[in-house]
Amino acid sequence: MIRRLYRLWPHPGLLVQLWSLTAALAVLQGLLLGLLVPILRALLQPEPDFAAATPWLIIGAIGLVAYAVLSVIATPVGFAAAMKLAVQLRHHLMRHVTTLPLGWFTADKKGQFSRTVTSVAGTLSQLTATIGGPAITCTLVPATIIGVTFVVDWRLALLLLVTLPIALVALGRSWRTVAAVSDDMEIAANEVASRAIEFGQAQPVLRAAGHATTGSVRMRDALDDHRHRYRRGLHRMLFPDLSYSGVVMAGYVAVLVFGVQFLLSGTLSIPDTIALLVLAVRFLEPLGAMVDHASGLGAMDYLSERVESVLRTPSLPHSPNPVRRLEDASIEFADVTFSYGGPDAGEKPALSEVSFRCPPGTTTALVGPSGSGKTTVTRLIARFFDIDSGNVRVGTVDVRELDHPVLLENIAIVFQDVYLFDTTIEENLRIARPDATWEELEDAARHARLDEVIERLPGGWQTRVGEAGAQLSGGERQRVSIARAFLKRAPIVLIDEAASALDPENESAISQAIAALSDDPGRTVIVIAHRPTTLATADQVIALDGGRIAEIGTPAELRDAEGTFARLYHQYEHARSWHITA
Ligand SMILES: Nc1ncnc2c1ncn2[C@@H]1O[C@H](COP(=O)(O)OP(=O)(O)OP(=O)(O)O)[C@@H](O)[C@H]1O
Repeated sequence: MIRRLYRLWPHPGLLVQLWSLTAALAVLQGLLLGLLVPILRALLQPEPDFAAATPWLIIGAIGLVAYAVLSVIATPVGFAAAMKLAVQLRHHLMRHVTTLPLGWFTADKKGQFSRTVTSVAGTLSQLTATIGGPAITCTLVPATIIGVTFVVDWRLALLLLVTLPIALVALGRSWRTVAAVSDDMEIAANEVASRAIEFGQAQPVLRAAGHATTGSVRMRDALDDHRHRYRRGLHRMLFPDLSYSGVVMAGYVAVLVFGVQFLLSGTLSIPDTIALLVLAVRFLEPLGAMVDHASGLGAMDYLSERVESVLRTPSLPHSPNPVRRLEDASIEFADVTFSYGGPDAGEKPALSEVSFRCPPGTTTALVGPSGSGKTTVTRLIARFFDIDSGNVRVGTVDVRELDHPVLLENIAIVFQDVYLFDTTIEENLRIARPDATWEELEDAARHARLDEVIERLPGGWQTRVGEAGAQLSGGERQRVSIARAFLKRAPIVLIDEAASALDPENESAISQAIAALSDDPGRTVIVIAHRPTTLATADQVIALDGGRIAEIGTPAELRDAEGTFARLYHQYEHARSWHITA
């Protein structure tokens, strides 16, 4: 456990400080108790020898003062440590997450990460500071007492020595059970949380179906399961707890029986027997107290595993001598094969042997049926994932050789599902370039046709867009994203055009904004196109099907070829006319 905690805190100075203090206190406690032996030997005689007892009493008094001072220091150090450890652990997690492939950030992983950074890191740090100390005390005090007992009577010392590992094994079992039970409970709690969210979101449907008060069956099942697992967990923890307490009690009875036996047989003096029985109580007491900490230790074990599982995720490999400059804004795929599960997953690749080139300053439209690999192409250009074989080159350099921040600086991405922060429009745009001037902001907004939206908003540029941009429509959010791309002035722009039907105003604004991005000869644009207007203006069209390139050519060439592109083009045209006349 200590090794694991060491791994979690890369600069464990604070842990060392905290634990050294606790260890010093524990050893001091054991030694102070050991002073009972010479003191009782000197005083428990027919003629008490005060002169012989005095030096030990003085040493004991000094030891007690030192113990009191260290205890006073340890309390605030413990409190401050819990907070500092949480901050350090959170920074460590955040630093690691920034090195992970962007493809790691699925909805699941985002949820897991947010829980790990908030509650898991906080509770683990708290437990490390509060339970780690007593756990050291509970181990070191008995260990010191064994040492002292060896000096007085090796037979009783051996008895204590045998009790210690048996008690620790029983304790280990107890806390492993706690960890397993916590795991089980977490699964049930997550299920309840997911069902509760679903229950909230499904309210309109439930009400329409007349089940608003009875709730959804899935929610009730999740709550039943949670209750069931909780009860089962309590039963599972009962036996290990009892077996640990049993070992501790048996150890105490054995010391008592053998101590009295040695006294009666004359091999142990009265003062030594009294001192050793007191020591035996203090030996077993902290061991007994460990059971109170077992659930905390079990939880620490479980929480450390949760943090480690994030930290174990391999970072995006980086080249030892990364290239920091792009030659130009070209994009090239050479025989690229890629599977989301990796080359050994045995799944059908999302892209197979894909090769194409986008010369600098051109616009390429990606088309193809759903699942054909269009989004995957854009993700690989931005190196969200590493490919299985082939090369993805940006600016003539393989993306694996490029410095990753430099690659991302050169690319602007307009997602279909745009994420906006719950802050003002201005701040949402400034994410693309924090030091942009007002002229640059206004320019970008005008090009993206966002200025019309801003004019309509009550607070103009300072209007807050709400959680995840909920105050804006899908088309308006995409205009913010396009404005960010203009503001960033990246030479490469990747666009996932909104596939859903937009109102005519947003539709024409977005088409014009994309056309403006494409018109700039300094930009290379790859657009996942869903509208005939976007397709018509592209320099090159790549039609994908089942992860392979089905056709490649200019829009005019492919329209005449009567292949995949022509079929999709006619479908888009048809859908559009249907949408307009409907
Ligand atoms: N994160 C992922 N993990 C595993 N498989 C994925 C992931 N994303 C996409 N896929 C799979 O990869 C294949 C290509 O998906 P991709 O999203 O690139 O297609 P697309 O042409 O963009 O589809 P759409 O038009 O529906 O967005 C599909 O079979 C899809 O199920």
